[in-house]
Amino acid sequence: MPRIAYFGPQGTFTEQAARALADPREHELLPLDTIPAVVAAVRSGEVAAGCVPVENSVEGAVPATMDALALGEPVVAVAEHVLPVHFSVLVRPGTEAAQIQTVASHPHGLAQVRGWLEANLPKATAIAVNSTAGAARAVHAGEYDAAVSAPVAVEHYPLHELATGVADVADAVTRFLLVTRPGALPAPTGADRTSLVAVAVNRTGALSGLLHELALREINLTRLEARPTKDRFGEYRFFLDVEGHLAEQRIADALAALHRRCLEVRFLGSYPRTDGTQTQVAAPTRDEDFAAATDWVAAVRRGERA
Ligand SMILES: O=C(O)C(=O)C[C@]1(C(=O)O)C=C[C@@H](O)C=C1
Repeated sequence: MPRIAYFGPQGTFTEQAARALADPREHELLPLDTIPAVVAAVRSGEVAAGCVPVENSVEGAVPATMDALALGEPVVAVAEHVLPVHFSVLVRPGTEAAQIQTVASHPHGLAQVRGWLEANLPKATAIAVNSTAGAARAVHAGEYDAAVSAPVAVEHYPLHELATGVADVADAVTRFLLVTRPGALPAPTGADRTSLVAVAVNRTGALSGLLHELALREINLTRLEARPTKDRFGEYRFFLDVEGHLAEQRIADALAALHRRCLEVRFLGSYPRTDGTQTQVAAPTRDEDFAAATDWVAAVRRGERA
């Protein structure tokens, strides 16, 4: 049975996303403790796919995922899942709110309940740990007093819910990716997203030129993030998500232009959007517009048209 690794341990939000993306009759799920470990297991072929968080609507990008996707042997996203995120505060049975001195969670988890912690547990020290479920596991082991965890964590660790439905922003969501080794792309659906990472040449206007290639082809950006290249201070990798699929000519044409223009371009996948938003493509960037233009140039070159 093909295995899907996910950022665990059991009881993370990522496990819920992996369950939504996997077919229970076809896939076995494998929890791994870090995001790099999930991506490494995909690269080595130990698992068929891996599920990792990529961005949260409140706290933004998940840097460990961006670095794991941008560096090392290529992996590509074949699906995404967007999950509403609210938390439960878990304690060992018998713990009273007044006794809580330490509260552990993933840094993104802590950032999403900062206001709640200030209002309800003002004396507690927030401790960043590997994952929200790792926090629950550590509370069970007696390392910390409380964990800010996914609601499902209580099914895996014998803890008590001190509070449920905790979230400073009520409709917060996290987006997850299912990544595999490069292979056949998922079929275009008309509601797709393409992810890529590019290192622009370090000169005036280079980023604007890169974005211009997209604008010229009427490609809508859904996300733009920068991470240091880690080689030289002041040099960045740009992570771009755009509406559309590499199978569409305007996306292929734009990627070819970026490949000519940039020091480095890496394709991170074309995959259906969870929200099903259809990409609006109008003349002059529809596939038929590109095909007609290519035919015309070919005919001019043959001396048949002018
Ligand atoms: O620790 C978890 O439960 C995760 O799945 C990670 C993660 C994240 O990286 O953003 C996922 C969703 C929440 O926003 C908090 C933490």
